[in-house]
Amino acid sequence: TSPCDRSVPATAGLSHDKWEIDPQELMLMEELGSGQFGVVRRGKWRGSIDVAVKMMKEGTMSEDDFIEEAKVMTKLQHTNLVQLYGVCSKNRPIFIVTEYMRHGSLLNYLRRHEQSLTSNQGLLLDMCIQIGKGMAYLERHNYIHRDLAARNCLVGSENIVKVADFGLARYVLDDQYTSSGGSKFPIKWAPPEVLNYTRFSSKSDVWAYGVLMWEVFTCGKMPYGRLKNTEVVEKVQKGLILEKPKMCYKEVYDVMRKCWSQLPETRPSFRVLKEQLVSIAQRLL
Ligand SMILES: CNC(=O)Nc1cc(-c2cccc(-n3cnc4cc(C(C)(C)C)ccc4c3=O)c2C)cn(C)c1=O
Repeated sequence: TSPCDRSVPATAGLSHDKWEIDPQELMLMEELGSGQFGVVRRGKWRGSIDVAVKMMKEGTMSEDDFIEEAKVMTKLQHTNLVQLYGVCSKNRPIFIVTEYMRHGSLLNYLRRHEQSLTSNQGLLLDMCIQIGKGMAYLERHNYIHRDLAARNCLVGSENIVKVADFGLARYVLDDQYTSSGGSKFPIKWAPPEVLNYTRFSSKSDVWAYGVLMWEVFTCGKMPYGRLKNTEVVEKVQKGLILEKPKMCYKEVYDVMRKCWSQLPETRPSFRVLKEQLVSIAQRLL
């Protein structure tokens, strides 16, 4: 092109989309399980970096919207957030490449280690604090998770816990998951304003965080036990809240209860929650 040719900007093609990963730099290994979007496999990126690769099953996700959002998500970086490294979006199925967490989901970890964890309230409180830090970071960036729960947190080495799949709920195409009447909607982690108007906010994440704290201090029990979703909706709207877990300090339960205020504006922010839990940990441990 001649220098005065204005049709093609001089930088065209030079801007490597840093969120785009070359699939040839990935080596896929064992299957880790399958989630809302299909199979997830362990892998190596550029020969040495441990990654998890979500291989998006066709029709499970609104892919173009997600690929646009991926540019924002790769910028969200915090020790307590599972890092999105990038996407392989040039062919189908698209791959979502994230950091790898060697101990898998927090829910399974709590259930598998119940014996050793029941006597270790300090560790349980520390897990809640770590998640609180990750969520306070998302709150600062006006980023809503929409499906915070122990099943959506992951455990790494040295008892590191991180929040995973934040914001992905917006791209799920399965309306059994997205509509509050659907069989896969996370009713037991949803506050009244989400049950009634699907009004998500950082304060609805705070409600879910309270339920997540209850999951941690019960080592992975199912909230509201065997109650059906319809019964939970009725009781939550009447103000019923989860009972104090047996091995949970009263001060910690008081923090959970604040997360379950009926009105979103009376719930504490993650910034305040994190400070309250850290000061309890310093006093009690
Ligand atoms: C032994 N180590 C490991 O197994 N490590 C890991 C397992 C998984 C893994 C494996 C299978 C399925 C899922 N999974 C589960 N729930 C999901 C829920 C959603 C929403 C939208 C419903 C929230 C989206 C995606 C998923 C999803 O991919 C995950 C996170 C991901 N990562 C990063 C690991 O380090």
